[in-house]
Amino acid sequence: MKNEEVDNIEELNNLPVDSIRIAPYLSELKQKAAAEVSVRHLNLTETFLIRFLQARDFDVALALKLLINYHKWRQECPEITADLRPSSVVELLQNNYHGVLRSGDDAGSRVLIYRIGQWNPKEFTAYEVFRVSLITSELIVREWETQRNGLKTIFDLQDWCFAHALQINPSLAKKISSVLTDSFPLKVRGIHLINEPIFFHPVFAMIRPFLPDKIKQRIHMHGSSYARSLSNFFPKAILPPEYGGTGPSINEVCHDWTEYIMQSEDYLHRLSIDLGGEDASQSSAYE
Ligand SMILES: Cc1c(C)c2c(c(C)c1O)CC[C@@](C)(CCC[C@H](C)CCC[C@H](C)CCCC(C)C)O2
Repeated sequence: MKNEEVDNIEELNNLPVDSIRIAPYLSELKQKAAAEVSVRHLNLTETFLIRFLQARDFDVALALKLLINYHKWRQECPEITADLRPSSVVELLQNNYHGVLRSGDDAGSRVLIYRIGQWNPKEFTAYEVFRVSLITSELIVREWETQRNGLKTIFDLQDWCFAHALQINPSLAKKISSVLTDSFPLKVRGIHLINEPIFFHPVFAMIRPFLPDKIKQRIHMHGSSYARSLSNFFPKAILPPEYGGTGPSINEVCHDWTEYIMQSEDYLHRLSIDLGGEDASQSSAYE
């Protein structure tokens, strides 16, 4: 089945998860995935498969490609993916490196904030820092609203220094670009860089060539006078005061999200086992 057959993709995207109209797409994807050597051992539940359909607007061929890439990416990056339990990055989280805003933006996208200045590169490698993003992605991809409306990321690059730059080698740059492009079932709707120093430009130049135009167009550099320009993209009511808004403080946001991540430890552990290529018949992390 091709998605052109459906008069309105928007309509399909907005159907409830158990809608009868989604069923034929799901069963086609299930059948095709079961015939793919690289992914057929995975626990291909409907809750799991539907993420890939949503991320590719119900184009089954593209959804299958995304599923295969998702699995391949994981296999290729065990330093990041082998164990998603947050205990290995808890100090980073407690240092308020990362938070997710309580409310989505006007388009219903989830809004994630990362604060590079809270990452001490002597204590944590870029792989561990990457793991934080993967943990959050695996948690929010379960949300129906987020599957539909994607995510937007704010990177605060205040205090970006040479020691950070040294951690981003070409191989990591490639991993960043593939996870943004075609290896994770989330729609990336915006990437906002603030406080980016000159120091950061060579790093961005390493990532940029791998990105498709669609993603490049969604990257915005705000510099140090970001407060006004950020509010052109996000409602002030949801942004923390540190970022020009009137919402809860960044420390509160990070604290709450850290708590949520820590509570999800069991889920994340089971997920690592299920996706690690072992026999999935006994586990059911996606249920
Ligand atoms: C599913 C998903 C993942 C997994 C993800 C991101 C997004 C938007 C996703 O949708 C963005 C962040 C990233 C790529 C992890 C980045 C980890 C590195 C170590 C941070 C260092 C700082 C970067 C040099 C800053 C610029 C990056 C942007 C150009 C993306 O992880």
